Amino acid sequence: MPLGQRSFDNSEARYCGAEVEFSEDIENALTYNLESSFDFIVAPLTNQDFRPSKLKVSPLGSAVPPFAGSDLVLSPAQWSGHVVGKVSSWLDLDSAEDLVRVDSETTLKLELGWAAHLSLQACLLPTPRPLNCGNYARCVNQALQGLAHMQLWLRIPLQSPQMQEAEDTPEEETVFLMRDSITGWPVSDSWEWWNMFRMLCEHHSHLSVALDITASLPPASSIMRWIGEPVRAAILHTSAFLTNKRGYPCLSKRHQNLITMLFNHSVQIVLSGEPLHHLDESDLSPNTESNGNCSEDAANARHPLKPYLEYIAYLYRRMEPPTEQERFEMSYRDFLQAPLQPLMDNLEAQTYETFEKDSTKYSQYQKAVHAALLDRVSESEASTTIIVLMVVGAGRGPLVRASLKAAEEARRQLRVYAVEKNPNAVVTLHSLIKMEGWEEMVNIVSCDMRQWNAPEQADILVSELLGSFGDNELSPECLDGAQRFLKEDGISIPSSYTSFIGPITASKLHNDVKSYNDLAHFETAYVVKLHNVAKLAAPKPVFTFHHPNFIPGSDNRRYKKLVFELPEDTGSALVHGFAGYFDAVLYNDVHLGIEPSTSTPNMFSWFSIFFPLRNPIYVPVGCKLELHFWRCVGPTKVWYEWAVTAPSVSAVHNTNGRSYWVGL
Ligand SMILES: C[S@@+](CC[C@H](N)C(=O)[O-])C[C@H]1O[C@@H](n2cnc3c(N)ncnc32)[C@H](O)[C@@H]1O
Repeated sequence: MPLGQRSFDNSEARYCGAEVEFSEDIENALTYNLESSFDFIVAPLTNQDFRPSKLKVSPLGSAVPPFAGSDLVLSPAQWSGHVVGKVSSWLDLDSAEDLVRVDSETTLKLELGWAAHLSLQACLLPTPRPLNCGNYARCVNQALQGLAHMQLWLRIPLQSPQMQEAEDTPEEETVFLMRDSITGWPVSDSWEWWNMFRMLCEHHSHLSVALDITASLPPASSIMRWIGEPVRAAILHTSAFLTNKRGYPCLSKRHQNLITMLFNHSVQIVLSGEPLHHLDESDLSPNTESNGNCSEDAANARHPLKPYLEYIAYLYRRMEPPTEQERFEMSYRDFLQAPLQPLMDNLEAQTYETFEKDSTKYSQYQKAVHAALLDRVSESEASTTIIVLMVVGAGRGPLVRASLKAAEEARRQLRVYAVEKNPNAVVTLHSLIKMEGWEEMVNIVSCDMRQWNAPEQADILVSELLGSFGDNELSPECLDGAQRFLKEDGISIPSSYTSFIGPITASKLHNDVKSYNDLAHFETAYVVKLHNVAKLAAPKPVFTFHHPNFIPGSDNRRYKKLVFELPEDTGSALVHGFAGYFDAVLYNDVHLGIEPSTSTPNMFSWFSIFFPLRNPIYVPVGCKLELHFWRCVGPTKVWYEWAVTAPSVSAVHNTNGRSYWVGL
């Protein structure tokens, strides 16, 4: 039974599980937990005393004795829908003792084979030894090669035991940086354990993380790293809970925020541990609305973890519903899209329609045109002056409408030219002009702005040729071609735009790009609604273009070297690529953009852009990341190249625009 009904949440986060001990009677254990409103159990599949070496016969021979119960005790739907297998926690595949290691290897194979036989959706793997997991990862990697559907959740403490111990001591920072004697990596940072393991398993898409959460939490920015990792479950221990005034379990503000953040990123909660709050069974929970059915409540109260479950359900239900914009964006989250090529291709009606729904964008343009008109024509000249305004790249006309509205509001007169190279959009533009009765004011020009011979010079040039990275839809090249017909003191709206870029952890995006199995997809930029992504450092400005630009000899090629520093308390991180954004100055203080720190609220025309790295770059704690970015221009195309030179060196991506380019 889901934790609650929240409109538009169809994610896994709705389901809460319980970690249970091994039981010979799994059927009863499951029924008991399901009746107590848990959705699934995380259960060991074999008796924890089982050791292959204690068997009288060869464990790999034909006469393997039963090491688990029959698969018939549950239906296939029960196994796959309600049981996560828990691989024996005694396993130690990196033990120095051969007997333990070999027993562990054999048991791992048996248990994963059994779990696959049962068609379980996932198996929980025991925590690896800190930075000593070579053999364990090798064996898991072997298993991963043969898995069809089952996910493996590697159990990792959010806060390592070393860090927990250090919490109350003044030398905490020293512990944080305690280095492994061989790798030199911070051994007390449990993210490093995960990172080593997944690198050994080549980022396999069926390997994910289950985070153990106890009372002590690491710094916020260290937690944020996990958003970009494939975290499927969070195992919340009863020891993480505080006690409220009435004796019920509750969580600290930091824990509450963490759980809410996990819910928002589709992470399932699994409750674990002994109950530490001993409540009177007849008590009704303060966090749930009673339905008046006392006998049902009394029955539910019997599960020792029920008060904890109710608290989690309460946190889930009290979350804010998604905004309209969030609902619109939900289906695009972490989904790779090819950027538009509005210059080379003709956009479709559906694309224009999506643009046109974004009223925020047009109201920003309207404000900008309004301000420009007031600056250009004084009150005393308003009745005698006609301003020539050209919308270049008019599409189906929304910027024409915004400009006319601005003129009406400012009580200034306009003669408008709507220039559009897409003949299909021009058809609609004609019918709009006719329908609105704008024939006297608006001239339609079906032409590429770079080739048009304008009958007169413009006072104001209005355009929206911006991509997620600002210049990536070739606004600079188009406007350079159009400024021939702008008066020397004319105004361009936008007057400038700047691209921004920042490093991200994005394991899902990395795996999605990897699944194409070729180089070209690793050298291509994608438009993405970033969600399960950790933004590791504040984005930095990359390239700026100003319009009009009458400086002779200037060109649109660019090069920028950027150095990023991750906040010290983040710890180390893995960079899968870079998230790009833009900010545009439309006119004076009217801007529009998606750079996170200044983004225009309620605007959905642009998602971020993602530049992947062929091989993710490990950035050790305290190290800087150096990125090079080039904008290259050829006779028929524009493209970007990018490379990392610190802390390690990547190849230059997209040399000569061999994989990704924008046609001129
Ligand atoms: C991003 S759309 C914006 C359309 C419209 N202004 C809006 O806001 O809905 C850019 C438009 O510019 C047009 N365009 C791009 N390059 C052009 C060029 N060189 N000359 C004329 N139109 C161009 C495209 O066909 C497209 O309709």
